[in-house]
Amino acid sequence: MNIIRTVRSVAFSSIPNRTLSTTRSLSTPSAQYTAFEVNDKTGIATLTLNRPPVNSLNLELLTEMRNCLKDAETNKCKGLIITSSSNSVFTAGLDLLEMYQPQDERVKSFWTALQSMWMELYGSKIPTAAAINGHAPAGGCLIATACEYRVMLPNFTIGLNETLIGIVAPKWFVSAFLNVVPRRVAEQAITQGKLFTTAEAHNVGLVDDVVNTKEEAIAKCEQFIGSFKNVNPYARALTKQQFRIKELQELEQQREKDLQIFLGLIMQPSVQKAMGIYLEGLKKKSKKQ
Ligand SMILES: CC/C=C\CCC/C=C/C(=O)SCCNC(=O)CCNC(=O)[C@H](O)C(C)(C)COP(=O)(O)OP(=O)(O)OC[C@H]1O[C@@H](n2cnc3c(N)ncnc32)[C@H](O)[C@@H]1OP(=O)(O)O
Repeated sequence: MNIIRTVRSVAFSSIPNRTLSTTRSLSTPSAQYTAFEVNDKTGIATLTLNRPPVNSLNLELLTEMRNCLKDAETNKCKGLIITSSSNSVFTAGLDLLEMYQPQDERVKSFWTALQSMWMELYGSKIPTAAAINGHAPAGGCLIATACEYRVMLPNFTIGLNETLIGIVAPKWFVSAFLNVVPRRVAEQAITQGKLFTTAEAHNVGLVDDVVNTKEEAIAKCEQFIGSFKNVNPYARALTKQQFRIKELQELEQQREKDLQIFLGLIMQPSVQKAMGIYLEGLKKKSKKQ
């Protein structure tokens, strides 16, 4: 049996996370919405998103994800797996409440944290894999496509559905999608706001594998990460960088402009109205269930 060394773990038990911490320095802020574990036997880290009910990505969750990524790299983990504690949602994407009637400073920090998290995940030196054990719309798809490998459980959905909410998927969301899906398929899907079923996603290459259980998904991710066992990590990281540097540089150089475009778009009254209607629909549906 594998021994799990918990570097930082929260919310799954009543044990305060600090007492479980073995390597994290005390100055590091404690986690509320993530669990981070490193398997001592394999050296592979698992980051579990745990912000019920749907792991919507708010500023705090994004910040915790960044801390976990940093932990995985500084602890020289063999790779990182991202998954969810929910049985039905990987992540519902960006927390719409961060963008609906937002406060000025908060929404800026939110978007800046998203940019940073994405750049750090997309450009991570270590192998990254997503065990997609639930729905992964919009920002959920962004996280999945930032990873190098994706495995998904059946009968869920994934894709960039922003246009259906009346918003636009930023260029960097699209670039990462284009890495895995043919251009023609991507253009049609993203303009339509299409959410692919697991089977459809597999068919177009948006996910690499489909398995029936979360355990199998984690095992597949471990297998993917293990496939680099005989590869020099430095050579691997530089080679990965060659594939990803363009998108990373583009966003790095345009961060402020990207922020202003985001703010300009979401602050439009028509966009706020559409978001309000969409949120209302989600809440009505949730009450009916
Ligand atoms: C230039 C650039 C400008 C802008 C770029 C912005 C890019 C945006 C990216 C995004 O990620 S936007 C978010 C997109 N996400 C979605 O459209 C998903 C919406 N959610 C769902 O479809 C479903 O919730 C689900 C993920 C399929 C899960 O369904 P389930 O039945 O399990 O849950 P339920 O729908 O009942 O929801 C429970 C609860 O959670 C609230 N909720 C859901 N999603 C979000 C969200 N993304 N943000 C905030 N809140 C969300 C939902 O309203 C319910 O709340 P309630 O319990 O209070 O009623």
